[in-house]
Amino acid sequence: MKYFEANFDGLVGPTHNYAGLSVGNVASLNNAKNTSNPKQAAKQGLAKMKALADLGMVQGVLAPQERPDVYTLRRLGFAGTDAEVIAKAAKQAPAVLRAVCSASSMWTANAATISPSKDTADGRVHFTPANLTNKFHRSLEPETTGRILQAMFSDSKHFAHHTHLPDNDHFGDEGAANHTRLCSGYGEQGVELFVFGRYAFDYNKPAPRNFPARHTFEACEAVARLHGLSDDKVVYIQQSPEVIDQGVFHNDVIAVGNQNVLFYHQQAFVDSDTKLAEVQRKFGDKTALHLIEVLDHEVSVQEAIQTYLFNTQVITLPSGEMAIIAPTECRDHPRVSAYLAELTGRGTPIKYVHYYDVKQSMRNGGGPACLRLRVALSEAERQAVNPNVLLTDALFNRLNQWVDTHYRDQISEAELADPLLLVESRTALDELTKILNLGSVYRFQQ
Ligand SMILES: NCCC[C@H](NC(=O)CCC(=O)O)C(=O)O
Repeated sequence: MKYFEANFDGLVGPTHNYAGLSVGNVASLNNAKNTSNPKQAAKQGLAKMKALADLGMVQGVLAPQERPDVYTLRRLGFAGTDAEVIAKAAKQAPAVLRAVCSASSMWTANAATISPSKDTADGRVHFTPANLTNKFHRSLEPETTGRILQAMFSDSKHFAHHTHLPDNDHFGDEGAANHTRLCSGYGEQGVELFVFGRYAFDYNKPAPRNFPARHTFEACEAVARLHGLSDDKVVYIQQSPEVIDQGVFHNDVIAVGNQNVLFYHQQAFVDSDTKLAEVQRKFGDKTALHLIEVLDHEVSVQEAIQTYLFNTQVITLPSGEMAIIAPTECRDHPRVSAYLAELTGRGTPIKYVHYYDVKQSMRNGGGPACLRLRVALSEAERQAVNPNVLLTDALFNRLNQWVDTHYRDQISEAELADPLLLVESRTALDELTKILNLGSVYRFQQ
């Protein structure tokens, strides 16, 4: 049976904007209150999806969420018609309105954690939506994420869906952005690396001081239990509190892995040597694992944050060779582009680098890797995926037209209070659920 990895990219939603909502995420704060371009953002994302499909990858689309989230505003005491609810929130609680308008579900690396069927006790692919408790605007995502994932992977013979973990910082879960699977082939049992920022129930352990550690050890253990992973194929690694304090808010800003390659910065992990020895031991076949460590003097943590060198996708091409999918920020940085050029000639499986412009997303701290959720599948499992969410030339063209019809080409803070934005969003999403054959996944449709 053939196995491969599919990438499901977040389609950028119609309210994409820069609201400075993510303390600890340097780009989000630096671009607060800038004017965004939702149409361009969605098209940049679609262009990256198309490029991967053209490289021979299985590429899917994950639908955005309904924003502004007027249900949350009602829960917070704003009443009246939808337009009145938005107007009152804009006047009394503009920061809350900005949060419920965020298109942050585009970063689907945070949508869920996925364990492929080769790793799980019952032989099914397991999905747990991330609760994203640490940021209010992101904590609004998991229920709808769960519904969308179920509409895409509905066959319970192959797919098992869990409820997101309890909505509390103790079980803060940021999904696949902090999860890496290493394996000798997609059809082999892999080693799942769960990276966390702090221990929730033990204050004596190290933790960052300035910026939040969003993801806890206890959340990692819970997901591994839910997915039925075996202890000898799981490694829990703490992310260095010092790098979190410098702005590395997710592990995928400082490390990325694929198959037998782990590409990471020297400062990424606590007890790096011990933990990587455990990874090596659990991986088994010692000679096959490539641990590519980037040293401080090659690329500093600050340069990694500026360019998103590690927020790259490392993909296995149909030829078996690997390519790095990097943002143009890496190409435009002399030291980082020189590093990547040298890396492709070093005798590791990584042979190519391809650069894509995803600046609209980058300005909110989301690079190519943040925009995609990885799901390793067998051919039989792929046959069970909702076919309408898999990218073809026809779907790519249809989605570009859909964006042209429904999206604005700019949104500034004042426009978030425009009641028409909700109407436009709902009209767009209603049509999208038909294009992607998702059924009624949004509350306004129920
Ligand atoms: N994996 C990348 C996630 C980026 C995301 N940014 C944001 O939500 C910024 C939104 C804003 O500031 O408008 C975050 O920090 O979780």
